[in-house]
Amino acid sequence: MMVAGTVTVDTALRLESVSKVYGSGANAVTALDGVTVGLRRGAFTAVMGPSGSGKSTFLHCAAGLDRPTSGRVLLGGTDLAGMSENALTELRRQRIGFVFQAYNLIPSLTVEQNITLPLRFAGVKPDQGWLREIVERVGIGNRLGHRPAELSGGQQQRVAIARALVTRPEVLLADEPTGALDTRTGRQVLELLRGLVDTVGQTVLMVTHDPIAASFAHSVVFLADGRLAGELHQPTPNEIVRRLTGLGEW
Ligand SMILES: Nc1ncnc2c1ncn2[C@@H]1O[C@H](COP(=O)(O)OP(=O)(O)OP(=O)(O)O)[C@@H](O)[C@H]1O
Repeated sequence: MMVAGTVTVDTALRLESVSKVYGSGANAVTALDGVTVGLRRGAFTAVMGPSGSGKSTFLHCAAGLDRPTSGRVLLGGTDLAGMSENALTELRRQRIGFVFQAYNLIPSLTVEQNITLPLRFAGVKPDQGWLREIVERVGIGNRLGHRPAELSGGQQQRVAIARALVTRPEVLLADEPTGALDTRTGRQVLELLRGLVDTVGQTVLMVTHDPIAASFAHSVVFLADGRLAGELHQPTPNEIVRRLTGLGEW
């Protein structure tokens, strides 16, 4: 029997009572304070909150880049606590995809080489069928031989998304993925992310300051002072702005 609140096959990633304290004594800063959030498999979740509310810390703990002071993080059935640094690096490489505001592509490599780099690190041969599918899906199939500098910002972010997908990660973590893009290009990238969720069932977690970006998600989780401060489902930009206003952000 399934008990409410336990990890089920439908939960891709779960943070349980996660707290993170940086520093100690008089310098201690509580960045996260008992946060419990579960990401449903195949859902698009946004994390928002005022500056300093703990969004980056949340993402870093979720990704195993940072270790909680207390509480635990579960990726699928795997508890990240107690894993060695090497094991965490391996887990990130194989099971999590990352997209950042800065595209972080390697300038000397072609688009195709950039996309397949995570596989090369893992010593795995690219699955040509999957590679073709993702480059077509992100719309850069005709630019595979180009270098990043020959692409627009939006195209570079598409390459970064393809690179993040190449290992078929259980969760795609995006940190302000449209922060460096103009409104129109940013919207196209968000439509792409939402499309990946709706068509291939990719689980996506995105941190953003932008209510319009967050409105592409199925749900928005709000943080304030390191604590969970509410959640909106099928959010509209106006509802998100109203909620953020209540948190003192706008
Ligand atoms: N390495 C660190 N050492 C000390 N304090 C830290 C560290 N990282 C974050 N903090 C503090 O933890 C709190 C939460 O920071 P965090 O970066 O997670 O917030 P955020 O919501 O992502 O902010 P922003 O929107 O401004 O990027 C802040 O008070 C911050 O100063």
